[in-house]
Order: sequence, then C-alpha cells, then structure tokens
Amino acid sequence: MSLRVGRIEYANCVPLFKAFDALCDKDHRFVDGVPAILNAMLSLGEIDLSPSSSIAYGKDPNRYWLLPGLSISATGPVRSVLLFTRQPLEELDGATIGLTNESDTSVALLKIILGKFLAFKNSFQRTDALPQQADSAFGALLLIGNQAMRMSMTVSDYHVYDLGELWHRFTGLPFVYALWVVNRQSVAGQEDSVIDLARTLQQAKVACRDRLPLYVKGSGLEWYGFDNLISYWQTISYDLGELEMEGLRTFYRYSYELGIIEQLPEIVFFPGAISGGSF
Ligand SMILES: C=C(O[C@@H]1C=C(C(=O)O)C=C[C@H]1O)C(=O)O
Repeated sequence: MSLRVGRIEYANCVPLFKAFDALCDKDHRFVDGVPAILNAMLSLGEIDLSPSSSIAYGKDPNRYWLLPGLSISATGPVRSVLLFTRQPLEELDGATIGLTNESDTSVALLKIILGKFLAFKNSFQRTDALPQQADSAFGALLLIGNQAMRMSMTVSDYHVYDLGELWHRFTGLPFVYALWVVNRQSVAGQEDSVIDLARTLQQAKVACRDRLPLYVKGSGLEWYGFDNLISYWQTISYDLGELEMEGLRTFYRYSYELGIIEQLPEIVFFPGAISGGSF
C-alpha cells in the first residue's frame, strides 16, 4: 500500500530523499511543503507521516508515533536557522521579534534562547517579511531553511545569529529540529508499509553520506555554492542517537517550563520499527 509522505522542501532534506528515491520500490505519494504547513496537514491526517518540527510531536504526542533513529539535527551551527538583526544580541531585550511563518520548532528554540538563557522579555509576531522589509517593525527577524541560507549570502550589514550555535553554547548538546512523525489514526491498517518505509529511510540515511556531490547538480541549490552545499549537508545529521535524544528531552523540558507545551511528552516509537545503524 502507498503512503502519503510529507517532504520538507528545504536543502536539509535533499540527500535523504534522493537516496530514498533510489532505494524505494513502492509508489508513495509525496507532498512538498514548508514545515509549518506539513505539521498542520499531518495533524489533520491529510498526510500519513512526515519529517515534522520536533515541537509538533511535543505539543500533541498522543496523536503520533515517531520513527526511531531518524531526525534532522545538528551539533552547533546549523547555518539554516538564523536570527537577522541590526543590533547585537545583547541589545534585544524588550524588542519585538519577527518570526517566519514556516517554522514551529525554531520559534520555540528562539523563545528558549531569549527568554530562558538570556532572561530577556520579548514580544513575538509572525511575518512573511524579509530583513530589509522588517527593519522598521522588528528588532530582529527569524528565518529558517532555504530563505535563511539565501539571506545569509546576500545581507552584509546585519548581525546574523545561528540558533544551533547558541543552543550548543548554552547546553553543550545537539539540537533536534525535526523528527519523523506518524499520524496514528491515518496509518491504521498500513502498519507494514510504515515499517517498510522506516527501514528504507534507515538505509537512505547511511547511503546518502557517500553520494553528496552527486546531489548538487539539478538540486536547484547551486546558488549556495558547491563546496558550501556539501559542507552544509555534512553539518546536518539524520540520526537520532543518545546525544540527540538528550538534546530533544532538554528542548522539551525548557519548552514545558516556558509554557510552550502543556506536558512533558513521552517519546514513543512506531511499534515494530527498528532503528538500524547510526553513523
Ligand atoms: C535545520 C532546519 O530545521 C528545520 C526547522 C524546522 C522548524 O523550525 O520547525 C522544521 C524542520 C526542519 O527542517 C532548517 O530550517 O533548515
């Protein structure tokens, strides 16, 4: 049986899905979108599973299962979750911060960094604006994914703060941006297909590592530069090992303390799916 699978339309997912395509012999239906849209579709059961913002699972754990051994994570600078501001970070206490409409997790991460680690009081507002358009309305602007990568190459007169780097500085841990999340209700009767897909994703996670240079051409991401793109992909981990789990639990704990989530979620994996090797 085929599944409806979300596909984040960012550079960070390209190697995994390229390798997955080459390994998968099933006819799944892919739905492309930015994380916030895919999170909403997954919650409504309009797709069956997707790489989704890690906070989406934390907000509603009983609706979902996770696929083991899989995430989108980075230890330290991630290069695609960036805060753009004309002022140094230390001067942002009290400022209104603009937040991309595309993200759920990085929004929570920013609130933790400003509210908990720096003890600032900020207000936040969602916006589609880019840094130059946002200057008069916001003290700083959060962008993620390709938009953040592109903007980091074009602006020169902004302070650019990498949220992965700040998280690592304060916690010493990796940060888990996305998890593979399964809608329990919508996959009823398709359990074997999910287990098969999870197994293929495990293989893709390992296989893609040796093939990164092959994925640049035709990716539509050439604007980032060949070497830059390869090193970006090497920064991203698709693994969910011990340290990522510690980073994830720490993120959920702080999110709970700030009232972003209502309970500390139990991490529950899809029954029967195995995690496979890590690297
Ligand atoms: C590393 C990134 O992580 C992304 C950030 C997400 C979020 O903020 O909700 C969700 C999925 C990830 O693809 C990125 O934006 O490139």
